[in-house]
Amino acid sequence: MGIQEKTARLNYRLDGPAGAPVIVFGPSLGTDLELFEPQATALSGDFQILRHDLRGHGESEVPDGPYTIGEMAEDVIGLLDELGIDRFSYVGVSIGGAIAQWLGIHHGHRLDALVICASAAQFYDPPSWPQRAAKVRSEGTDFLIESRYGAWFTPEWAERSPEGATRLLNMLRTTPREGYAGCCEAIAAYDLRDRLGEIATPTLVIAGEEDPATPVATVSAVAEGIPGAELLVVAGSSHLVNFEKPHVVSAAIAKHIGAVTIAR
Ligand SMILES: O=C(O)CC1=CCC(=O)O1
Repeated sequence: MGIQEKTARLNYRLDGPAGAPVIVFGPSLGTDLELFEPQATALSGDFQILRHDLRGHGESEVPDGPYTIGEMAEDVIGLLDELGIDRFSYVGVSIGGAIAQWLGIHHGHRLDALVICASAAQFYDPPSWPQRAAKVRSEGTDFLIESRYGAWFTPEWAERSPEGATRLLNMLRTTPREGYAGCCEAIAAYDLRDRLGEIATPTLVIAGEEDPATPVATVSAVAEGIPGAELLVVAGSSHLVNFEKPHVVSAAIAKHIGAVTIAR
């Protein structure tokens, strides 16, 4: 980072037994750390679970945008340094998965394992993101709500789990305009397609089979670019795969990260 840049203060929640391996969870655009409630419940017996809000989201600091994925990843490193955590695994969904890739490239020496869910080395249609940023700055996030049916979760799931859908949509409703817009600008500028080969951390990549935002082909390209990475395609899920299919994703995380850390 340049000398002018400073990390933003991230809101976080830490659960699980002191001394257990640490898994850090990074959420997606327009959500907050509650996105990982299913994983915190399932995994906090065996791991320390550190969930954080992104900069400009939840209860984190809201610097003026534009942001970059590098700055957002350094926010995480700043939080870990403050908490005295050296080694960790990182699980990220969507933009959180972009942070995971950046961490793998720049801070691999501190990582045990990575899990990259519903993410990309470059997100779809980069020129559209500054337009979304401008609209959110002027109107807020309400115009996005209806299209999250399908984009974030399958309409069938929302019908079966209306409280779950409401919880997710409330995260979007309450996301600060500047924070959401700053992240859109980070997505517009983000492109790690030529850098994936530098990631040496054991990596699991997870795709939702019905995800229109990061389709299986986009997510597969991440797995293909990272040496030795495994790919899991989850049937019947859209973008927020860890929330729509919590048992499948929690079990896959436990198996992948447990294999690297519990035996240590
Ligand atoms: O919410 C969306 O539109 C899809 C998305 C792209 C990056 C991210 O975190 O979510």
